[in-house]
Amino acid sequence: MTLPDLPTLWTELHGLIRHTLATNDLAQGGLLIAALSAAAMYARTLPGMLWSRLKHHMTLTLDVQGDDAAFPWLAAWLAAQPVGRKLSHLGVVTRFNEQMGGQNLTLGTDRDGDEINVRLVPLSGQVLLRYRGHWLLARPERQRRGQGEQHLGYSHSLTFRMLASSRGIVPTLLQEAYTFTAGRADGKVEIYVPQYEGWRLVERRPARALSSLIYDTDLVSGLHTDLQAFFADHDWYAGMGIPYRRGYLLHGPPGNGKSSLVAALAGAFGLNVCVLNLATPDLNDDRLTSLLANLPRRALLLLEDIDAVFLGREPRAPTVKLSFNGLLNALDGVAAGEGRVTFMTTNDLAGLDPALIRPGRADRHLPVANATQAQLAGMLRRFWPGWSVEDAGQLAAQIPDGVLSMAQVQEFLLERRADEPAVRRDWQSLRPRATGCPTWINLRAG
Ligand SMILES: Nc1ncnc2c1ncn2[C@@H]1O[C@H](COP(=O)(O)OP(=O)(O)OP(=O)(O)O)[C@@H](O)[C@H]1O
Repeated sequence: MTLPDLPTLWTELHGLIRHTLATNDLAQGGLLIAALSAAAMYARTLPGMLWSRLKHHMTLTLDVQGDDAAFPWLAAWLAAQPVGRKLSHLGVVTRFNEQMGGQNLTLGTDRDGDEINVRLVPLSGQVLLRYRGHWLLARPERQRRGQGEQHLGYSHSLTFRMLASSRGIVPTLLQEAYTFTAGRADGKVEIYVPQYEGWRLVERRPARALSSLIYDTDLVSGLHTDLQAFFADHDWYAGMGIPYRRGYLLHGPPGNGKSSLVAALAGAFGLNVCVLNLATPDLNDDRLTSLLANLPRRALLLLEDIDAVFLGREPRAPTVKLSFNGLLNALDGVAAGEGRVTFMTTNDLAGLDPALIRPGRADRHLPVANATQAQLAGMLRRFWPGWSVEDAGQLAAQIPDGVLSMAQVQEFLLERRADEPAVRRDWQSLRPRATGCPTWINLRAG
């Protein structure tokens, strides 16, 4: 038997279908229902399709995650808009920074007469506002992090959807939000801490005057001059092919102003500070590399207590995920950023591996020791500016050099700030803390 060719087969099939449809009512009905269902389905999806086409061509969406530097600018800008106050899902925060925006409430004053403030900040919801002739739908959102029982706090995001076909509106909005917060940031130092692979703003504090830190060496002026030269030397570094980075190691007993000095220097140069403690949980080689690659612009990096994680090259605890080589690579890596200034602090210089603090990583090693008598006198006169140099000097001379931390003296004076006679009366009772100063014990024993 020979098989029919394709055109013949199609003609026969076509004829059969036509015949069936013409003579069979059931087939006619079935076809009609199928056609109608297809049309209904299409009609149902039509509005959705049209809407998504319209959205695609007529709207712009701007998404900002909470850990991005632009988030606080936009959040503060939104909170300051009249409609921003209409967001009805609010959070109460008592620890806030100015950039958070939101409505401030003063509840009263505490024992010291300082105001107790809380702030209401929008957490979620959506508002429609008019911005430069465009409609803008703003939606703050808060998502719970962690699964099931595991609760790792919340992450925040902000979405702006706008009816605009041109992208020109986005840079304008960003610029406005930035200027809005930067204008208010004048004279403040922003403190960032790690969050995932990036940095989270935790505080904006007034810049501390360098002159409020009391040393009897040229530590402050020396550092200021060195940094000034570094910031002016970009082309020189480039010409020499030397990585444009500067590192400082501040070492000495706790409480003598290492961290305060870094914050004050940041303020003096209009910079911010990113504080990283190497003992941060879950810090591994990859995360450290990302953190250094993602440093916010114009920020000093402060690596606090670098002795806390490694003794020499060995991890101090089995839980440490960072490797010593990973740390060195992150500090040196190309991703670690040009123009970076790093301050490392430690209370235990002897416990550090020389590789970590060699020039290139820590170009200058600066001791920040316990208080000398000159510093003690300086501190006394800062609290009691009316005291003569001789008066303060006499009191200071009762305590040997290098036995008290400046933090301890500050605490002592703070407790007696309304009771000047108590300072003279109790001065002799000032003793170093048990763990603090072996020197004192030696001196007394001698
Ligand atoms: N040289 C100083 N002049 C004025 N105040 C000081 C000085 N040193 C420390 N203080 C005060 O002591 C407090 C603690 O200082 P800071 O935290 O900067 O010390 P630190 O050396 O970084 O301590 P740690 O090693 O524990 O981190 C601050 O409130 C600061 O005002």
